Amino acid sequence: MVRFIEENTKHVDKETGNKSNTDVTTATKKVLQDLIINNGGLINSWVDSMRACSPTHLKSLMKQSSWLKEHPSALEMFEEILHASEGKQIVMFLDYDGTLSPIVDDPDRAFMSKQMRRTVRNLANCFPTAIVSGRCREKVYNFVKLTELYYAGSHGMDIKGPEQGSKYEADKSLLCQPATEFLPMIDEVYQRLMEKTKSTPGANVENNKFCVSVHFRRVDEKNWSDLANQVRSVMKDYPKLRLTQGRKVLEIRPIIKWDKGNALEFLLESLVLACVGYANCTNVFPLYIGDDRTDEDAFKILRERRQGLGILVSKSPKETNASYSLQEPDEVMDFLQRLVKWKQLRSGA
Ligand SMILES: O=P(O)(O)OC[C@H]1O[C@H](O[C@H]2O[C@H](CO)[C@@H](O)[C@H](O)[C@H]2O)[C@H](O)[C@@H](O)[C@@H]1O
Repeated sequence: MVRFIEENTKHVDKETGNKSNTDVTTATKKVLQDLIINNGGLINSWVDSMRACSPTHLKSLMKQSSWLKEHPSALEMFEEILHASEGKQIVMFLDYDGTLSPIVDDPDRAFMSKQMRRTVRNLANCFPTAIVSGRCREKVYNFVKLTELYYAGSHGMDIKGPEQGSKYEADKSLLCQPATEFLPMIDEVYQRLMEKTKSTPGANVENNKFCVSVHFRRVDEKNWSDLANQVRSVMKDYPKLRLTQGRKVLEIRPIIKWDKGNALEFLLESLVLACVGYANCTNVFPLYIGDDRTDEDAFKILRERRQGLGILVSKSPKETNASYSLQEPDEVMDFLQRLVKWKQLRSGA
């Protein structure tokens, strides 16, 4: 176990490229020793999971090339993807962080480029387009700033249709908030987590309205088990909340069965029901692009429904239910631009 972690942990943040001075090997051993001494089964598994990031890194287990055979580049397989969508209405689902904007240290500075915004605007002019994010809806809207999109914030627990300017408007009043009863609890947990984690340098607690994110990207690895303990000590008082993980972030959310997969299904049904010209659900071809563990819920739904397909944004092999891959947001932009061009050529625009 220690060797596996040593082999897979570098002094450079693999996602942002930022260097850290942490002696990761020593820190890793210390965390493991602490956990063995404390016999902290639960915390142990949390920290293991924090280290593995998201989705599970298989770098040393599977070669890049064989992974790429199973999840080929969506750019290289562009024609094949179009062929699969033939005769169907493409509907686009886009995650935000790590998909439309590069991963950065400070969550408040995860801006998308002007070029990406222009691309997404053009995309939404060609296909119904939704942003599905772990962030609260207002926050992700403030980054994207496009009124013509559907937005599903808080991991899909806060869904709203386009404000204006969409050719594909389902229903102006479209709103789905399946976790409203948890709002006071989430606020309380947010306050408690802020207080509890302030002794951990670099920890950052983000209120995402229907869920809370505890970021550990800027926390020295030797303090990860402390942070996990702090989160655990708050969460134990809230059996109606559960923990999931994203990229260097612990996500605290209601225990209800509602995730990005449910949001995807809800939006598909709404689009069909709202008579935007699709005869039935099978005429719709959803394309979902995301980079994170939480996006796996949506990829899984697409596989189960045998409808549309998922594209994982990742530079390294990861366990995934997506069919195709793209390496980074720049490749996502290329892919979206090709879709727009193809659509414009077809409709003679
Ligand atoms: O579903 P998403 O749109 O991908 O949101 C998931 C989380 O994204 C944000 O955190 C991630 O991006 C940050 C900025 O690049 C990065 O610093 C952090 O380490 C990543 O986990 C967001 O801040 C979270 O609230 C979202 O839950």
